[in-house]
Amino acid sequence: MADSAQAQELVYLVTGGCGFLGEHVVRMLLQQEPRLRELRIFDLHLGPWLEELKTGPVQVTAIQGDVTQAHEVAAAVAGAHVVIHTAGLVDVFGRASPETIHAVNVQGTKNVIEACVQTGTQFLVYTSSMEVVGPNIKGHPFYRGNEDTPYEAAHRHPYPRSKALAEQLVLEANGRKVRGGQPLVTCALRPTGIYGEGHQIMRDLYHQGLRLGGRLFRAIPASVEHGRVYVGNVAWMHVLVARELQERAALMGGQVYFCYDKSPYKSYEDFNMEFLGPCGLRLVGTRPLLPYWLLMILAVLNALLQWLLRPLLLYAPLLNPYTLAMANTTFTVSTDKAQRHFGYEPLFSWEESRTRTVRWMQTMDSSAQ
Ligand SMILES: NC(=O)C1=CN([C@@H]2O[C@H](COP(=O)(O)OP(=O)(O)OC[C@H]3O[C@@H](n4cnc5c(N)ncnc54)[C@H](O)[C@@H]3O)[C@@H](O)[C@H]2O)C=CC1
Ligand SMILES: C[C@@H](CO)CCC[C@@H](C)[C@H]1CC[C@H]2[C@@H]3[C@H](O)CC4=CC(=O)CC[C@]4(C)[C@H]3CC[C@]12C
Repeated sequence: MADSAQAQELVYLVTGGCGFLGEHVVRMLLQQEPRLRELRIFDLHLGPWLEELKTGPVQVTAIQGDVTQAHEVAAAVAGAHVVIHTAGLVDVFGRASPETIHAVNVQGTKNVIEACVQTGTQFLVYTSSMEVVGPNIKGHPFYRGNEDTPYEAAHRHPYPRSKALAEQLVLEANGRKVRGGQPLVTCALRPTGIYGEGHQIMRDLYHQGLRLGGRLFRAIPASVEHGRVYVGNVAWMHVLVARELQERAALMGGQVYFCYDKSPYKSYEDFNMEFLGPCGLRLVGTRPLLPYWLLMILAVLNALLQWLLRPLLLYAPLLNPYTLAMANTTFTVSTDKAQRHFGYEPLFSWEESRTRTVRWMQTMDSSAQ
């Protein structure tokens, strides 16, 4: 909890503070930001776990609201020193319409920027995504790339398109004068695929494995590498950026940083087995059991079924042409920009990240029985 020796003067707002990443950011701020006076948590759906935070030394204010509603955002932002904008619609499965994804991710971000300008909030940290860069649907590998690596980013899918537009808005807003005359200082963090306690896809894969008799079947070649990042380290980087942005505005303002740690590069499926394995699941096959062309046909059939069934029910399986292309394209990041600019080092080692994630999965396992 906050060190009472330092003056508690700052007000932070975390949008999307009840999501997978947002909850970790909220908890990390309470542990690692001794200057916090008030922590505002803004989300469409507030979690019951917020109640336990309200008994600590920092004033925790839960605000149920919608980022697409400019007046709700402005009311939440007014008086905050720093905004960490993690709220977003993460959907690559066709659950939401492209219009809704745009409204939440792009218009929502516009509303956050305008609220900072109107109310005089000077520091804005935006959770972007590696998807702003790629993988692209042409399957070009991004191998150990950094923030300056050239890559053909062609966004056809609504989610990466929306994240790219929102990131651009945030970066362009750097330097705008906010109420009171100070310049707005913004910065965007691009996590790769996040894992850790609370990861919904990991939960779904675990249950899918149980239904299949403790097995999952390899669909992606082991040679296709993904860089993944532990949620605790993503949260830590947000907290550090928010702090250092106030000290190093000239260097960090308007910059993007990949969110990385020392998690090993592996295929999406092999990486997941680091956690699903200790929970008793097994990945069958050293090579994909089905050829790629057959998987693509299944993915296209899933997309077709989704479209046909839409008037009756929501059919949104994991496999569709976009997720197949994602899973099947190498995308690994290797950079030290965050280390150079603001001294970032992962707070959790790979071993610790794995242990924490496995422990969470095992708790889920025993509570399901
Ligand atoms: N999960 C991942 O692997 C990655 C996520 N990101 C980004 O990180 C951020 C957080 O993602 P997750 O925690 O994974 O997603 P999540 O879905 O768990 O959390 C998003 C939160 O935003 C809230 N939200 C959604 N629409 C809202 C609205 N209209 N108004 C207010 N709140 C709203 C949701 O209720 C939820 O609590 C997103 O911006 C996402 O694009 C970036 C890279 C990777
Ligand atoms: C074909 C299946 C066989 O097992 C595997 C399907 C896996 C996919 C569901 C995932 C593969 C890559 C993931 C995405 C990637 O990690 C980058 C992301 C960044 C974000 O900002 C949001 C989440 C995601 C799009 C992530 C979503 C799930 C995958 C597509």
